[in-house]
Amino acid sequence: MAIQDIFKTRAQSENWDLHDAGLKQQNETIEADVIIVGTGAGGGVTAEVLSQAGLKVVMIEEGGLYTSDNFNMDELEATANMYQESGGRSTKDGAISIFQGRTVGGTTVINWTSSFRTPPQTLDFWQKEFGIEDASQQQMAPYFEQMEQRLNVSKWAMPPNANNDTLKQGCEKQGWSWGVIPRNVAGCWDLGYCGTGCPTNAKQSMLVTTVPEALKNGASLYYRCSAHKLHFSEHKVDAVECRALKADGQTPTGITLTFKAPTIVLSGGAINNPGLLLRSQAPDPHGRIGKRTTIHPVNASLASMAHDVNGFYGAPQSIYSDHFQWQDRDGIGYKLEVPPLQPALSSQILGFHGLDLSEQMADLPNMQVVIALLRDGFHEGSQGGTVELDDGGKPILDYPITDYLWQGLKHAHYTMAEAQFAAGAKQVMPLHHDAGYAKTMAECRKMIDALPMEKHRERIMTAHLMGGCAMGGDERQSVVDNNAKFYQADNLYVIDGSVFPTSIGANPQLSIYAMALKQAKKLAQSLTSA
Ligand SMILES: Cc1cc2nc3c(=O)[nH]c(=O)nc-3n(C[C@H](O)[C@H](O)[C@H](O)COP(=O)(O)OP(=O)(O)OC[C@H]3O[C@@H](n4cnc5c(N)ncnc54)[C@H](O)[C@@H]3O)c2cc1C
Repeated sequence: MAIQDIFKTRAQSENWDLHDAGLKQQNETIEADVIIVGTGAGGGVTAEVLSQAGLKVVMIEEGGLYTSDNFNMDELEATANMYQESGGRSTKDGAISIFQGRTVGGTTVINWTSSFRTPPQTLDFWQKEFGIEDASQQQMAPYFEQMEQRLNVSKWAMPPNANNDTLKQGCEKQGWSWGVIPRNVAGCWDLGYCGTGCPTNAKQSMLVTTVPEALKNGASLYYRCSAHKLHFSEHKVDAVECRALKADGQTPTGITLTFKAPTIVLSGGAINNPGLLLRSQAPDPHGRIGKRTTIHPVNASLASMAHDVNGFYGAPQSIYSDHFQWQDRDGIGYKLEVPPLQPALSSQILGFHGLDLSEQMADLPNMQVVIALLRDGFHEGSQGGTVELDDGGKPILDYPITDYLWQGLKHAHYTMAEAQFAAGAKQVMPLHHDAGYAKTMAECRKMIDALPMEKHRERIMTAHLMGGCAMGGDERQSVVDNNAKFYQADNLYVIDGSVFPTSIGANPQLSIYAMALKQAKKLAQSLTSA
């Protein structure tokens, strides 16, 4: 049975205003009430709220328009089309692989649907350390509730797949706390290919929710349209200069589209927003743009199980453990989860090459992987990284891995292996260049003890990019104020994951939706009552 492409069907019947900038033959100037750069978690919610308030919104997206008709579960095609730098983004020294989206709907189109509220400890920390106002657990609750309803968030009711179940078994045997992950899906088929775009439209990404609603409300969408420069004059942004991109999504066609509006919102996400501000030589008297970019550094442990795991099928993430997240111990906290194990992603996670890789991949059906997501930004030993521009004007993240982080990564290796052995793993391998399989926990512990915790030996990755345009009450420490307004311009706002002053300590999408809803509502009110 063919599945209806919701986006295309609605676009036609509701006569949406869609523009492939790559097809434009001449330079154009476009005017609106509000320009929003980026259509992901922050941009989608903001577009919906502002268009509902009757404002003429134009959404700009550098990625292409890929919809369920394109989502054929082909990892290589999806990664090339819908990930930043076609999946090849990394930190400046190449030590950490970065997965981030670049498509209409942003990273929400290719994410794995885990939907956690911001932990109360994180909200408390922001209020105390950064002067973030009106963001207590109680004050944020209505925004979380509204977004949970809007995106159909609920705990995954199906049994976890064997990959997730191993984490659950391991936690139970170890006496560690664990929980079932809430997901933003409606009528999910449990396919497991969320990372390549949901072929059944079940994932409630921005592509099938807020972006369509904004278009129905009269917003316009320009895709393959990369905001290259903001033009500043007298405490204001006058125009957003954009480059139209060819179908490859990378090469400029030579056409320039200029967008003008009394209000500009940046929702390009972490790394990208600071990049745009730096390219534009935005005023930055305190040198804060791009600072405190946090990432939840992730390391992983591989287990070979005696039974089939088939971690490429089923909801990618349905079990988590916060047992090591907030406990009072000397060292960084981390969340335990599992990743989906489709072949291309698995080979990236494993990090092997050539014959080694092919030998490991032969065991794919029996493979189980646990990941630890470290909570950076809360301690003087983990202040995040800094975004800078490379010679071509592309943003690049310089992220120092401190002793504090190395210790956390090592600690996580012990606990991940303990969980896997407790769940019955035949053998376990910490994902590190110098590690091999260990058959017992004692053997594994000895191996981890000896592992050199060094760049390019330890396998580190991230899919959670936060900060770089930090929000806060003190202009000397922050980029935007408590209303998400850029401190150094009167009509520029930043609404997305780049405003968080630390990492979340949980997968970030729901934190972004709720904070965006709060900020966009305030902005709508101020613009419509002016
Ligand atoms: C593989 C993967 C799995 C994930 N799984 C989960 C999960 O299960 N749960 C969870 O909570 N989080 C998950 N995340 C992370 C989550 O999806 C992101 O944190 C969130 O979408 C970020 O929202 P954002 O609005 O800050 O940016 P994004 O959603 O990334 O949106 C930014 C958009 O702006 C566009 N853009 C950037 N710069 C420009 C420019 N100059 N001009 C025009 N357009 C521009 C980008 O192309 C992009 O489409 C996952 C991420 C990945 C990569």
